[in-house]
Amino acid sequence: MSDGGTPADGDLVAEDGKVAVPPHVAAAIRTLIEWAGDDPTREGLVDTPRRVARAWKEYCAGYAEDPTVHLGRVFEEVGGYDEIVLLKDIPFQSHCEHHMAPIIGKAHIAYLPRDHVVGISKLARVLHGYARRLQVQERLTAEVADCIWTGLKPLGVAVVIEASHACMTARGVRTPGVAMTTSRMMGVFRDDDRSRKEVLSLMGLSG
Ligand SMILES: Nc1nc2c(ncn2[C@@H]2O[C@H](COP(=O)(O)OP(=O)(O)OP(=O)(O)O)[C@@H](O)[C@H]2O)c(=O)[nH]1
Ligand SMILES: [Zn+2]
Repeated sequence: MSDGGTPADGDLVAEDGKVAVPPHVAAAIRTLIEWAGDDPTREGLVDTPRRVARAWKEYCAGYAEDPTVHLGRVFEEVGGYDEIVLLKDIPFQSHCEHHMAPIIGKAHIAYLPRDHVVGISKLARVLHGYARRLQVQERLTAEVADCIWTGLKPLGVAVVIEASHACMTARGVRTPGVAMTTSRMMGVFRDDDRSRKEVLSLMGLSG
């Protein structure tokens, strides 16, 4: 995955070895700086359009990947394990598609395996693959859950995301300290109350 400064396949490379920023992209950021009220030609801001462009490549690195590939390698020898697998409190950052402002939060991702499991880091990789795009929290939640559902074909998937939106805290209604919670329950976690309560309790949430 591109980190914004390091070129990935298909990126043009600049003289400094980092991702080349096309002139029209830098010009757009200069226009924004001017519109915000500052002088884009002053010394401290001269390199800012390039930095901002590369930063956005990094924030949006998820567009350059298909998160489903992370679920390609599975393990079947797990001693007959047939209970819930949960990765809890995964920190992530995304950006809202309305204001391109940060969404900062944590996700809990659980599944009930059918006959195989996946390396646990892959659940976080799937999350970041979708988070590093312009998002609404509802779609991010659904995309992560759907990806695990189709990729692993488990008996159940539960994804809960709790996040704070800078477009609500730093601007607009300016209400700090609020968090949005979204969830997507599939399979047994949707159909069976006991399973749903169990997974929510493992997540530290009341069912
Ligand atoms: N449902 C949902 N809303 C979001 C998310 N991120 C930002 N928003 C909201 O998107 C809405 C956009 O509303 P608009 O009225 O079009 O934009 P706005 O005038 O900037 O709205 P304010 O933020 O209220 O100033 C706002 O209410 C945001 O709080 C998200 O992930 N999910
Ligand atoms: Zn927003």
